[in-house]
Amino acid sequence: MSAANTHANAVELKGVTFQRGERSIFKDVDIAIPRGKVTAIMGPSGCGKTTLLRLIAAQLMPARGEVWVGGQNLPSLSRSELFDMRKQMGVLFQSGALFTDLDVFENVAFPLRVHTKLPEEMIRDIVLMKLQAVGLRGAVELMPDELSGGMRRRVALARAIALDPQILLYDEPFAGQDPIAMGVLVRLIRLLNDALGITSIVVSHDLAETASIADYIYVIGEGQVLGQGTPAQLRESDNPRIRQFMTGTADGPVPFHFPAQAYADDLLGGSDA
Ligand SMILES: Nc1ncnc2c1ncn2[C@@H]1O[C@H](COP(=O)(O)OP(=O)(O)OP(=O)(O)O)[C@@H](O)[C@H]1O
Repeated sequence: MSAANTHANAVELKGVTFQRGERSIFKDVDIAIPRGKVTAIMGPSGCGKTTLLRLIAAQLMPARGEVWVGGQNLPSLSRSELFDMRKQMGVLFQSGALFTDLDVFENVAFPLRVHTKLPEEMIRDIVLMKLQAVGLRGAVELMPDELSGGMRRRVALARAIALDPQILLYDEPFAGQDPIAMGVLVRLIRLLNDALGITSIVVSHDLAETASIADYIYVIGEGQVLGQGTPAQLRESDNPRIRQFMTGTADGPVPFHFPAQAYADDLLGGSDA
């Protein structure tokens, strides 16, 4: 591993293998995420996109391989080093709901209270600044159940940037959003990336929205990187798997059906039953 590589890239996976029980999710995967850019991870449902984010966020460890974040190989870090590393990453997971019994202010203040000993006036200023960045300073006193789905996601985003992370991880940020809320989130991701000089990694199914803001896209599937490039390069790709993905065709080299025994056998109760 050369130090020069880790400086150019915010994140690098090298020869990463990850299994769930008997099932291999990644086989010897290499991925490089350039610093300061928006990189999208796309691919069919269940291919391991969320798993990839969790490996980068140090919530999961690979069976083999290296996961370099900010010049450090996560599997080689101690618990306290991992704790420090996680502070450099803002995470907007789909499941990362707001605390329903805390108002907007306290939701955004939460990581500051847990990870810093800043005085109350400074916490207040930071919270208001982060809410201003997502356009919700006026909602500071509201409770989560008084917000729309899109606003809730923006408050979660304000919380994710509270500690000024170097890397922001987004898991399906547009899922379940109406077109207007989706457009707001698309612009916010690009804006925050550029204004804060951070590295953004976006997992999404929404091809058009994601391609409109991504500098670079990885398409993963079958435990590997199926293709990579700028959105324009991927649109021009003659790789049938990439074409199937970019044109949204249901069946092709990537099959519609999850592997199963013959349909007739299943309907007849199995061949040996
Ligand atoms: N906690 C878990 N235990 C066992 N298997 C899991 C677990 N979490 C995920 N998996 C399996 O790992 C594989 C990859 O899951 P992952 O959620 O990373 O896929 P994904 O590409 O993000 O899917 P989607 O696009 O549908 O959200 C799937 O086959 C899933 O069933």
